[in-house]
Parts: sequence; structure tokens; C-alpha cells
Amino acid sequence: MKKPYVISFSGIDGSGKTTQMNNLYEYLSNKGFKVKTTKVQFSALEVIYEYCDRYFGDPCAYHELPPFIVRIGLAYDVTHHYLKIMKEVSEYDFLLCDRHKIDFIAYGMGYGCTKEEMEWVEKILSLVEEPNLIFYFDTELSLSQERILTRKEKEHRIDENIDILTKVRNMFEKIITNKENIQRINANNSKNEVFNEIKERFNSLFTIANNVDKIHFKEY
Ligand SMILES: Nc1ncnc2c1ncn2[C@@H]1O[C@H](COP(=O)(O)OP(=O)(O)OP(=O)(O)O)[C@@H](O)[C@H]1O
Ligand SMILES: Cc1cn([C@H]2C[C@H](O)[C@@H](COP(=O)(O)O)O2)c(=O)[nH]c1=O
Repeated sequence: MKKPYVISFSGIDGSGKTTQMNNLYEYLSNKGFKVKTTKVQFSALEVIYEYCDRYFGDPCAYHELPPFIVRIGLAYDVTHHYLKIMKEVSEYDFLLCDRHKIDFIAYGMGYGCTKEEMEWVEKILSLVEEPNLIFYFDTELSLSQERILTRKEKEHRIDENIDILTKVRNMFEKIITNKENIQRINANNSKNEVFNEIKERFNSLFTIANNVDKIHFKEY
């Protein structure tokens, strides 16, 4: 079965993932490629919010729960989502993902799961294939925080705070050093500058033909 080329947009909250995923979607679609975007629906988080609201009076009080309870739920959500979508996208050239396995590992470690607990999270996630390419959005913490506080697209959440952002960012830095499919993007720049960097990286990895049947994947 033909598979699309899978690209993940990964990084901490407010780093600009969704904005740039949508830009690449437009760019590739305009070139005639068949492109799909996807984002995991966090059913586990929805249940956790409800639980925390009822029992602690605050939907985001999940620091009151053992981290593993939350993280293993997310691992099932992510695995279920990607196993299902990969069966549905054989006719697409590109699948662009707003977060992938790496994000949930970085958040799991950042939220304080133990090494043994993370082994279980990773065992569940291992059912999903690695993306072909990960754009890691590297932003300064203060800038990400500013974007979260000023964004209009969705409300700021109490768990999107500098303490968590710092821990998760440190975990990303740890994980990405061992990965070969990572392209680090300087996401501190303006939206246009960031997208230019993505296009440059992308085009250096691919020779883009206007004909969909002629995608040439370069070695990287
Ligand atoms: N390079 C940029 N410069 C300034 N503002 C930006 C930039 N990139 C994104 N933004 C703005 O920052 C906010 C967050 O961007 P976006 O939703 O793309 O980030 P994200 O990483 O997907 O965030 P989250 O993980 O919280 O969903 C949005 O209001 C967006 O318009
Ligand atoms: C990946 C991941 C995310 N979260 C939190 C972080 C954000 O506040 C929300 C929404 O995430 P989005 O992808 O930026 O829309 O969820 C989390 O708690 N655990 C995770 O693994």
C-alpha cells in the first residue's frame, strides 16, 4: 500500500506549529500535491479535565493526579489516532501532523513520569511508525509564553505556564539529539521568515515536481 510522506510539526506550546503546518499545506497543495493535515483529539485530557473539575474544582488541576494516569491515556489517544489515519491516507502524497510521538514523549517526561513509566508510554507509542521528517520549532520560552497569552485562536490555559514550558523544552532538547529525522527551525523569527526557512529545508530534501507522480525523495 502506498504511504504518504509524513511530516511532524513539533515543539512547545506557542512555538508556531499550527501556523506553519497550514502554510506548508497551502504551498504543497498549490503545487498540485495531495496533502492532508491532522491533529490528535485528546479524549483522555477531556476526561481528566472533567474529573479534575468535579473533584478539585479546577479542570486543569491534573497536577493533583499521578502523571502516569494522564500520560498513558494520551499515549492511547495518539496511538489510536495514528494507527487509524495511516489506514485512510494511502492516496495522499503528504500527511502533515500537528504534533507526533516525540511531543507526547517530551510532555510525558516534562510532566514528571518516571523512567519506568515512560517505558510504558513509549511501548504503546511504538505501534506508530516514526514520521519521515520532524520540523522541531525552537523558540525562546518568553516568546512562546507571549504568543500563548496574546493569541486569538484559543484561550490561554492555566497549564500552559512557564514552568511546564521550561521542563518540556528541556526534554525536547534531550530527545532530539539522538534523532536523524529532525530539522530544527529557528521559530523566534517572524511568520514569513520561519516559513521561508521551512521551504528552504523542505526543498533541499525534495526535488519538487509539479507532477504528483514525480516526487523525488532525496537521501537525508
Ligand atoms: N513567528 C511568529 N511570530 C509571531 N507570532 C506568531 C508566530 N508564529 C505563530 N504566531 C502566533 O502565535 C500564536 C500561536 O501560534 P500557533 O497556534 O501556530 O502555535 P502552536 O505551536 O501550534 O501552539 P499550541 O501548541 O499552543 O497550539 C498564534 O496566535 C499565532 O498567530
Ligand atoms: C502534546 C501535549 C499537550 N498537552 C497540553 C498542552 C496544551 O496546553 C494542550 C493543547 O495542546 P496543543 O497540541 O498545543 O493544542 O495540551 C499535554 O498536556 N500533554 C501533551 O502530551
